[in-house]
Amino acid sequence: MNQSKEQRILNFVLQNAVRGDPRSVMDTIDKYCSQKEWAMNVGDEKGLILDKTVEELQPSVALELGTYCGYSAVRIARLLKAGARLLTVEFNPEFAAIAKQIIEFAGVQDKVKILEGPSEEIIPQLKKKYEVDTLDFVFLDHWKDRYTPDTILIQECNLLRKGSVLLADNIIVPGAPEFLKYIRNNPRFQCTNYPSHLEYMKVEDAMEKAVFLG
Ligand SMILES: Nc1ncnc2c1ncn2[C@@H]1O[C@H](/C=C/CNC(=O)c2cc([N+](=O)[O-])cc(O)c2O)[C@@H](O)[C@H]1O
Ligand SMILES: [Mg+2]
Repeated sequence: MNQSKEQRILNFVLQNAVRGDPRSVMDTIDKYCSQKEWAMNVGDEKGLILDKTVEELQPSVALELGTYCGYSAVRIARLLKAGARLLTVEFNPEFAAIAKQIIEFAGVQDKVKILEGPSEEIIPQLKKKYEVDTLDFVFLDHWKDRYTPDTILIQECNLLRKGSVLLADNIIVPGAPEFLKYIRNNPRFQCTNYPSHLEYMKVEDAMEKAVFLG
């Protein structure tokens, strides 16, 4: 049975990155996906916007929707202070297994918990099953038509507090028009747009930051 692209990305990391070094894992994935096979990692340009948001916020509890291969989980976790944690949600078992190995290779596994399953099922379990009080940071990077329902669900589950930050990838490509309309017209969020480029391509993309006002 021939390998999947995600398996090839994992193998390239295992053979070329430095174990325990998150930066080398990120650079190795970016190298593979810009030179060999494109893949939907947030990448190094939009990754900088993600870095700055996380560094500024210093979240204690972060949630990521759409782990994929774990690139952004490594990116976020490497910046978390001692005791802080990232919960990352992925419903594709093959991707979750690959992400687990990439996260472990990078040496950030103590800060990351992969929650396998659909976000719509996991989000309502965060308080009781995963001992979350409120979320300081949410990175949305899963199917784009899930951004709005999951943002509404997160609010319904009382998971946000004054100052919680949402950061959404792919505002232009593939685009999340319905989410943009929802979040920008919602008086409980203060939105900021960050123009950038699609990972590994000379194509315009953007990220949207939304601060919950309580
Ligand atoms: N409800 C849910 N619960 C749990 N896991 C879920 C989920 N919905 C999707 N996922 C997972 O999240 C990832 C999907 C990402 C979609 N991104 C994309 O489609 C995407 C596409 C392009 N692009 O085409 O240029 C560029 C990008 O940066 C992108 O993020 C996959 O790993 C998928 O299994
Ligand atoms: Mg994305």
